[in-house]
Amino acid sequence: MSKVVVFGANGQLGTCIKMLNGDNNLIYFPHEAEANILDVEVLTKVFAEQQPSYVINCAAYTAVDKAEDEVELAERVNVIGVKNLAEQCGQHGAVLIHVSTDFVFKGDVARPLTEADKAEPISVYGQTKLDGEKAAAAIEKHFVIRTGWLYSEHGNNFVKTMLRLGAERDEVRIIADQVGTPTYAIDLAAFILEIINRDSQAYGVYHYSNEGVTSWFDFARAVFDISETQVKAIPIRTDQYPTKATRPLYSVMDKSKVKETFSIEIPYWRDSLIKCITKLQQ
Ligand SMILES: NC(=O)C1=CN([C@@H]2O[C@H](COP(=O)(O)OP(=O)(O)OC[C@H]3O[C@@H](n4cnc5c(N)ncnc54)[C@H](OP(=O)(O)O)[C@@H]3O)[C@@H](O)[C@H]2O)C=CC1
Ligand SMILES: Cc1cn([C@H]2C[C@H](O)[C@@H](COP(=O)(O)OP(=O)(O)O[C@H]3O[C@@H](C)C(=O)[C@@H](O)[C@H]3O)O2)c(=O)[nH]c1=O
Repeated sequence: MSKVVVFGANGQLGTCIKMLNGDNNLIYFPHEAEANILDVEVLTKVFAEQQPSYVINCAAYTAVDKAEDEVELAERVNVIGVKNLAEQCGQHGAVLIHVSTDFVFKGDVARPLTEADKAEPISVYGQTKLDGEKAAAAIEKHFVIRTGWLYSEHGNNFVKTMLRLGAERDEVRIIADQVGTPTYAIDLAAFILEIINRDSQAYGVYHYSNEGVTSWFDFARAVFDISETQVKAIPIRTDQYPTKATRPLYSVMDKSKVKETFSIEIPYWRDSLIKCITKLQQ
């Protein structure tokens, strides 16, 4: 396997890559002092020392609501940070695998969205992620992988929040009119490593989530059912759960391109959710 450097290695997706990697020393996870994608001097040193063939960028500003107030910080991490990595990759001939989001879409079209559909973000987070995609695409050797509703046994995510709230409360109110597809971060991590294993040169933008369609409410119900959590789940409308950022009502992604290009099968979201909850309960 080629030499790989992973940025954002301590976040949810980065940790999943670490877990799958085991003790393969071809993947380098920069330690704290080397990890800031805004520090060009440090990046220059890491690239010079590691000479990576691939860089996976899992680093991001992901606090969707907070981003509405911390616009500058979100822009720096999600745009300037990606630009810094793309420039280094360009200079070293490395491939940049960058992760983006279904939140680049407006969410007003109720059919699965393809890579050719217009991205029109409705939140600061979504806009910064779209601008970050453009920064990654400034170099030829790039993969931009849009994913959505990431969860796993690592880091913070909706599944872990629901397990916590389900244990603490008698009832949980969850939005039922926002529709998308959850993605088990372990499945995404495995796909990213597969791109590298194959040394694919089919650069470009790809949609990758798990298979199927659900709402946050149905997702939460599945979490409660699978984990046998005794809590009342109450479906509510978006306007009954005010948040600082506006989220897309429909952000299901069409995955034909990724499935055809890489001849892969993608797990159904509920099957992966069972795997995750089983691990969490071990
Ligand atoms: N989580 C989700 O539901 C979804 C995520 N995505 C995308 O997937 C990718 C991975 O997300 P996920 O793992 O869940 O996110 P996390 O928030 O778990 O991880 C992001 C990591 O980036 C780090 N980071 C922040 N700023 C910098 C910086 N300047 N330099 C280096 N590292 C930095 C964070 O560190 P610290 O915590 O110390 O700030 C954190 O460890 C992101 O690109 C995200 O936009 C897409 C769709 C859904
Ligand atoms: C905690 C909670 C959330 N919700 C709603 C709010 C929101 O619409 C939805 C999900 O809330 P969260 O804050 O957990 O997730 P959120 O941060 O909105 O998730 C998004 O994160 C970014 C990083 C992405 O890229 C997206 O793909 C998506 O995964 O569930 C409820 O209805 N009830 C609740 O008790």
